[in-house]
Amino acid sequence: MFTTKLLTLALVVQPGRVLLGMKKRGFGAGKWNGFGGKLQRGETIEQAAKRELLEESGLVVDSMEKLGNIKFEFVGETEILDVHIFRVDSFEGQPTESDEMRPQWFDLDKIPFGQMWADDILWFPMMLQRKKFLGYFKFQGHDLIVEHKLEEVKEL
Ligand SMILES: NNC(=O)c1cnc2ccc(F)cc2c1N
Repeated sequence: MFTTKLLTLALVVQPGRVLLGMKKRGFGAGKWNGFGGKLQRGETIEQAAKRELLEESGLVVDSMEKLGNIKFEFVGETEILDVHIFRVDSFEGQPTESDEMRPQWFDLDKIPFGQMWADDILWFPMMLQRKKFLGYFKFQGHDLIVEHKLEEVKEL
C-alpha cells in the first residue's frame, strides 16, 4: 500500500545559466537541488512552488511554466514522492542564501550533475528545451536508480 506526497520543484533559468541551491541540511543535504517542497493546507501546486522558491532563494516569480511530473519511489519505503517541476524564466530579486539553501548560478555547460540527484542529468535537457515530460524513478538509497521511465508528452 503506497501513499503519495505532493512536492514542488522549481528551476530558475536565464539565458545560458540555471540557478541551483546547495541543500545545507535535511533531506538531500550536500546536493545541488532545484527549489521546492511540500504544499501547505489550501495551497495549489503553483502557489506552493512560488512560496517555496521565495522562501528558499528570495526570488519572486514573474513567469513560470509547468514542464514535468516525476514520481519517485525509494526501495523499502511506502511513500511515493509526486514531484511537479516548474521552469521559472522571469523573476524579481537577487538570489539570497537561506538557512536551507545556498543559491548559485551555473553555466549550462557546467551543471554539477555529479553533485546532484542522479535523475537530473536525464530530464534537465528536456526542461531546458521546454519539452514536457513524465517520469518515474525508483531509488535504492539516495544515489542509485534501480528502475526508471521517462517520456516526453504533449500535455501534462
Ligand atoms: N534539481 N533536482 C532536484 O532538486 C531533485 C531531483 N531528484 C530528486 C529525487 C528524489 C528526491 F527526493 C528529491 C529530488 C530532487 N530534489
